[in-house]
Order: sequence, then C-alpha cells, then structure tokens
Amino acid sequence: MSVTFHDLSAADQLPTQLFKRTESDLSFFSERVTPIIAAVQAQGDAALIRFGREFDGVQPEHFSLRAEESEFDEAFARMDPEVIASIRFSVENVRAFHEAQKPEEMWLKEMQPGAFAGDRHVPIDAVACYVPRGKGSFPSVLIMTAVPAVVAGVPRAIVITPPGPDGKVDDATLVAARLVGITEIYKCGGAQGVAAVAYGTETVPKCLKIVGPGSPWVVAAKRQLTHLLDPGVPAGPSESLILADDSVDGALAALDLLIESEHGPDSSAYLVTSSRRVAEQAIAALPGYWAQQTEQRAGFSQQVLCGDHGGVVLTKDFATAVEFVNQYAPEHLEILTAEPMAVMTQIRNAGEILLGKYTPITLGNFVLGPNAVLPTNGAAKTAGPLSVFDYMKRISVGYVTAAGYQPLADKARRFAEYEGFPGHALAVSGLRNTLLEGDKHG
Ligand SMILES: NC(=O)c1ccc[n+]([C@@H]2O[C@H](COP(=O)([O-])OP(=O)(O)OC[C@H]3O[C@@H](n4cnc5c(N)ncnc54)[C@H](O)[C@@H]3O)[C@@H](O)[C@H]2O)c1
Ligand SMILES: N[C@H](CO)Cc1c[nH]c[nH+]1
Ligand SMILES: [Zn+2]
Repeated sequence: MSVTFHDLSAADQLPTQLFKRTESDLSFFSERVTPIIAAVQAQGDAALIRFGREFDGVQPEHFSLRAEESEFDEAFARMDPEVIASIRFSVENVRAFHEAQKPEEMWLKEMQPGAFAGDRHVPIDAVACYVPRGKGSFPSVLIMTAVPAVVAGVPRAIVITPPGPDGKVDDATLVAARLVGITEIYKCGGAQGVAAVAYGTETVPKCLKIVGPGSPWVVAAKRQLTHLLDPGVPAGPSESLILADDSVDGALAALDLLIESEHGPDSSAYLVTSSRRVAEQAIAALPGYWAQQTEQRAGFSQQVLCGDHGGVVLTKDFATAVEFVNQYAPEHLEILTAEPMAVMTQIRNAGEILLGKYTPITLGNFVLGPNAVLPTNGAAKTAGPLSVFDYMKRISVGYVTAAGYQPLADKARRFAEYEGFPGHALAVSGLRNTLLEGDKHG
C-alpha cells in the first residue's frame, strides 16, 4: 500500500476535494438511523436491549441497562494500578484546566448611573456524556466529557456508552467515572443511545443536551434529534493535520500522522509541508511504524493515509501550507516548525494547536488538560473545543434603581413609539412614572 502523496509544489490553487471528510456525506447513515430512533421512541428499554444484542453483540440473556454499583467495584479490583494512576493524573489535569476556565457565577456592570446589567452562568439541568465504544474503549472521553460537567455543577450528568459483548461497560470507563464523580452510566450507544436520552426510556433519563464524540451513527442520530436534544460541539471521526517546515525530521512528522489515523477508516490525517525532504522522509518512515501497530490499527491507519482522506501534501511554499490549514480547519493541529509560536499566530481555524516536537497529539488526547473533544469536519471555523461553557447557559440580568430609571425610560419610550409598540411605551411612562414620583417624595 502506498501513502497518498499530493504534490502541489507547482500548484497555485488548493484542491477543495482535499478538505472533504467522511462526515461530509452522512446519507448512508441517516437513512438507517431513522427506524432505530423510531423504535426507541416507541419501545423504550426493549429496543435498547434488542439493539445492544444486534449492534454490540451482547451475549448474556439478561443484562442491566444501568451499570450497577458492584460493576464499578469489580472494575476497580480488576484494573492495573498503573492505569488507574494514569486515569487519576488525567482527571487532575483536566479538572484543573476546566476549573480555571469556569466563569464567575455572575457579573454585573453599571451601564449608566443606577442601571446595572450582567450575566448569570447557570448549569444545564441534565446532560448526557457520550463515550464511544465501537472500535475501542475510551476512558479518556469519559474524563473529557464528564469532568467539565462536574466542574460546571450539572445536577444530573449521566454517561451513555455501548455495552461490550459481556453486557458490561469497559473497566477503565467505570474507574474513570467513579474518580470523576459520575454514578449514572447507561449501556446504550450508537443512534439508539442518542434516541434514548432524547426521548427518555423506562430506565434512561431524558436529557436536554448530549456531548461527546461518536461514529457517523451517533452523528447522524444527533442531527435528526436536534429539535429535542442540544447536540453540543459537533465531534465526529477524529482528524489531524501535522504542519511541518524544513527544520524537522520527516520521520517524527510521520510518527504523529499515526495518532489520529489509527482511530478508524473514517478518520482523516495529513502531513502538510513545504519541504520535499520532510514529505519523502515521512512517506518512507510510515511502513516501519505500521509494523509496530496491531493489525487492526495499522489497517485503519493505512486506509486513511493511503486513501482519500489522508496522506502527505507538499505545497509550493510554507505560506500555502498555512493556508491549507486555515481552509481545512482541523480538529487537531500539530505545528512542527523551527518557530511554532510564531506560526501559531497565523492559524485562524483549528480545534486545538499543539506546539513543537514535545507536544504530540497523544498528550492532548489523554493527559495535558485541555479538552480533547473538538469540532470536526471543518466546524472549527466557527466552533471551539468542549468546555465548561457547554454545560452552562447564560441568563442575562438587569437591575435598574429608582435613581437610574428616568434617562433609560425616556430613551426606551422613543424606541417603542418609533417601532409602533404603544404597550411598550406605556410601560415606561404612565403608572410607573407616577410610582417613581411617589418613591422620590415618599
Ligand atoms: N472527536 C473526538 O473527540 C473523538 C474522540 C474519540 C473518538 N472519536 C471518534 O469517535 C468515533 C468512535 O466510533 P466507534 O465506532 O468506536 O464507537 P461509537 O460508540 O461511536 O459507535 C459504535 C456504535 O455505533 C452503532 N453501530 C455500529 N454499526 C452499526 C450498524 N451497522 N447499524 C447501526 N448502528 C451501528 C452501534 O450502536 C455501536 O454501539 C470514531 O469515529 C472516532 O474517530 C472522536
Ligand atoms: N483523538 C480523540 C479526539 O479526537 C481522543 C482520543 C481518545 N482516545 C484516543 N484518542
Ligand atoms: Zn486520538
């Protein structure tokens, strides 16, 4: 298999075809998730159990849709203490990052003498965190989605995740949940899981919002249920760009291309460079790395890097490489250049920017602290990473004192009259002004 090589060294235009992701066309999935959603709405738990058997291969005759207390205990007992230590380390950093990000409960500014306005930040009542489990297990996604929920103070933060063939939640996900402080985990994933939290079932609570990444099955279901469920940051199949100049070792750039390309055949990953040497070194290095991955992960990486959504792009100069990044708007961007900080200032569109050769995407995915649930499919042009703000909403607050009232009332009355709203105008003249006079003299 050969790595897809786009030699644009003589090209003035960037081919827009390269900016497409697998998510760009979800029609295959959309058609198929419609009946799944309808079944969950009509049959609730029974549909979840049936789909758990059909799509997740659940074997035991009985399996509980909610993870029981004993399952958390058993997971702790089975887990390697070193993995538990890594989970703790990640939870601490991710918590510290999101605590720093958390806004004040309220701010108020004196807009005019005696007239105050501001915002209150209030957590959303019930949020579902989606933790994928099709091609692997993702305790890190539990941490990324649940820690900000806890920091934001969401009263009911739950997790949904597909069950394994044993009808259980993956051990590390249970351990991470307990360390984060999440007690409600429901064993349903894919489109049926999204539908369960949109409608609520006998067991799964209805939620107002769902956060977290997922396969195209999850993404397609979220899109069909937006009238019931806020779908949060649009996070689909993982994707990355490695931006490199001539100062780096192409073999190092190739190493970091492996990271997101091994997620699945639906991922996207490109090395974008203006250096032919770097491009050629990277292409030469990849087969040696694939030999060190499992067969499944090497297969995914090869499908991505040798297919239509990945590979190596050689641009005519470094400015064009930067322009490629801005037009692509990647989920993860790694900058491997002599002066990464200076290059960063030229980047307008990316979910996250990781600077320099000691900040590989792996650190951001698992332990550094910023949220690794990021906008995909070009959504980084308008959206940012998952954050505490996704678990809260703002409520505007206004408070005008008797002393501050009159000048605002006069100006507002002019607006009301101009826009043709006599009721609005009356509310800032008539009785209220008489009251004000009384207050002034009383
Ligand atoms: N953006 C991020 O932050 C981030 C983080 C981690 C993973 N990811 C992405 O999340 C995705 C995870 O996907 P995954 O597959 O591992 O897990 P997943 O849980 O998202 O999807 C698996 C589920 O899809 C459903 N499904 C599978 N085949 C089906 C079929 N034929 N018909 C109906 N439903 C079916 C099943 O319900 C199954 O449980 C990957 O694309 C990965 O790249 C993104
Ligand atoms: N790459 C994912 C975000 O796009 C995060 C992750 C979790 N595990 C491995 N990777
Ligand atoms: Zn990853």
